Amino acid sequence: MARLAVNVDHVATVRQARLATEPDPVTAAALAELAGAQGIVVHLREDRRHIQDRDVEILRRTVKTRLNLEMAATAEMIETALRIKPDVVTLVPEKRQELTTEGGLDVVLYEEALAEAITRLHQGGISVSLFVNPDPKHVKTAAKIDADCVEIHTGLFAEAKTYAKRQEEFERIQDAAKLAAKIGLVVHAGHGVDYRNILWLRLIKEIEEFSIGHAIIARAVLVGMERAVKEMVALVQG
Ligand SMILES: CC(=O)[C@@H](O)[C@H](O)COP(=O)(O)O
Ligand SMILES: NCC(=O)COP(=O)(O)O
Repeated sequence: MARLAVNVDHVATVRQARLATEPDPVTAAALAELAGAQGIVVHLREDRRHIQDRDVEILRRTVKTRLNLEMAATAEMIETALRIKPDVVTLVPEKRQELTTEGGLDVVLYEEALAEAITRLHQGGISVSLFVNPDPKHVKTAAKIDADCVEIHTGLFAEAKTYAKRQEEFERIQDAAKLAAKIGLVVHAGHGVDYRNILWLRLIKEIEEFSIGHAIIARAVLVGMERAVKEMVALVQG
């Protein structure tokens, strides 16, 4: 049965809107775990627009499940990860101007730099996942450079405006997940996953973990964290 990892970035987005101390993503993470989340995800962006270094440091001490730190593969971020030691680092592409992550890593173009980042993180005892588009070339290269896991980017599927496009993107994700599992990678999936489209994605048995943030936090604002997480756990687990 797949696991649900809850991304609490957007609790920090509300806090940073006023540069205040509340709401606290650490409290949100604890509530998510109490409601059944099996992992907590945060994206420490270079511009620190939501999650701050202090949040990750405290989460490292309080998260009882698994802490997955999403970050760019820069020297600064690698030093931060080696100091904080999350259970998993997910390397993601990052652009200052973007509203959210716009695609997967170009694992083929940046093969050498990513291989070096993976080696350094492994030396620090940290497992490494690469956030990739559902593209066989990128999945195979991830395995070649010794990534432990790929997180398949589900954004195009989530944004599909027609049934045909959604079906096409679903099949790309399914094929990529099967290939990744076959060549020994752990398979995660995420981006834009919500309470409706999870009904499709949960059919892909190779996906071991769903990383879901915006949809859960948006619902939690209205119905509370416990209910929002419990409902998603029930959907993920079918
Ligand atoms: C990697 C990914 O798909 C998302 O987790 C994204 O990186 C989250 O970052 P934001 O919360 O800033 O959109
Ligand atoms: N890696 C995906 C993630 O953490 C959450 O993405 P989203 O659900 O906020 O789009």
